[in-house]
Amino acid sequence: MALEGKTAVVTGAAMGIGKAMTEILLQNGAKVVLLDVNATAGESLKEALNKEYGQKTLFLNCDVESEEQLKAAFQKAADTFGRIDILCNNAGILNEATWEKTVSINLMGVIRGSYLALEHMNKMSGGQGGVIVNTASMAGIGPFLSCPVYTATKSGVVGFTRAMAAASVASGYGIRFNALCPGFVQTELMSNIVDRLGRFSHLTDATHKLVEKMGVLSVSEVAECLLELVTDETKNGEALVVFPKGKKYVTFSSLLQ
Ligand SMILES: NC(=O)C1=CN([C@@H]2O[C@H](COP(=O)(O)OP(=O)(O)OC[C@H]3O[C@@H](n4cnc5c(N)ncnc54)[C@H](O)[C@@H]3O)[C@@H](O)[C@H]2O)C=CC1
Ligand SMILES: CC/C=C\C[C@H](O)C(=O)/C=C/C=C/C=C\C=C\[C@@H](O)C/C=C\CCC(=O)O
Repeated sequence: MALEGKTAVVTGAAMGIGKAMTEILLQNGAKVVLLDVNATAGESLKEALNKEYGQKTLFLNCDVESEEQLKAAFQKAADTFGRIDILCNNAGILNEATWEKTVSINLMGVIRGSYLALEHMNKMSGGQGGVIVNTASMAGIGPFLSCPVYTATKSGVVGFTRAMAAASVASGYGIRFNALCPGFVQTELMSNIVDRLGRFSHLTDATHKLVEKMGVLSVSEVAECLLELVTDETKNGEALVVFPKGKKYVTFSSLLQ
């Protein structure tokens, strides 16, 4: 998929991985609608990006926990730029103490966003098709001992994404679905780990040891992998694991073979 003339929606776009995703999509010619609950960061990023790339971004204050706000944001995106071709369901938190909120944002937010995007992108209802990339995590592939609920949400994102990819092919939606599974990335989400582990805070040292063992990625390394999943039209139903020593597409064994 060439990105010139295409419109992307990125959730959690104001900071961290979402900000890097926004920048690489703009660098490659797309228009980008930034959705985030952090209005201050989102507005200032939009201003900076519009100065650098021309009027090719829109920021909307939007909480992915709210069906109403997401629905309005997608409609505003389509009204402003005429189409939605790419969705990056990236917004997420890590907090085992507020685990219901973690589920609501990380998993339910991805489902909400995917289903709302279908209304705009689905070829069976007048859309042009496109691609949806859901930000999971390495924790979606292997168990993260100090974050069982976070692990559950990210495992759910991987499973949902793979099932939607199959449903899309069978239904003729014309939309590819892929999961992006980074290892540890240097962002705000990794700060104050002990405060994020809730009942598992006694596993803070074990978590730090895991970070040391696996190393830490930069946001731009993750954004490069997003670009691959968006532009390579052969990619559908994939889970791409990214860590400092490299990246790999996960192979899932089929129970039917
Ligand atoms: N930092 C890491 O080590 C890794 C992060 N991830 C995932 O990457 C995604 C982005 O995380 P980071 O950039 O690291 O975190 P971050 O905390 O730096 O950025 C997250 C962004 O999402 C926004 N956000 C939070 N809740 C929201 C909501 N309800 N609605 C809309 N926006 C909301 C925040 O305001 C922030 O701008 C998350 O899904 C996270 O689980 C995956 C693997 C590794
Ligand atoms: C403090 C938490 C910060 C960030 C959370 C973030 O989402 C993250 O990167 C979490 C990673 C957790 C990894 C946990 C365990 C790893 C499990 C292993 O099974 C490795 C899994 C896949 C590696 C691919 C492979 O080579 O098999």
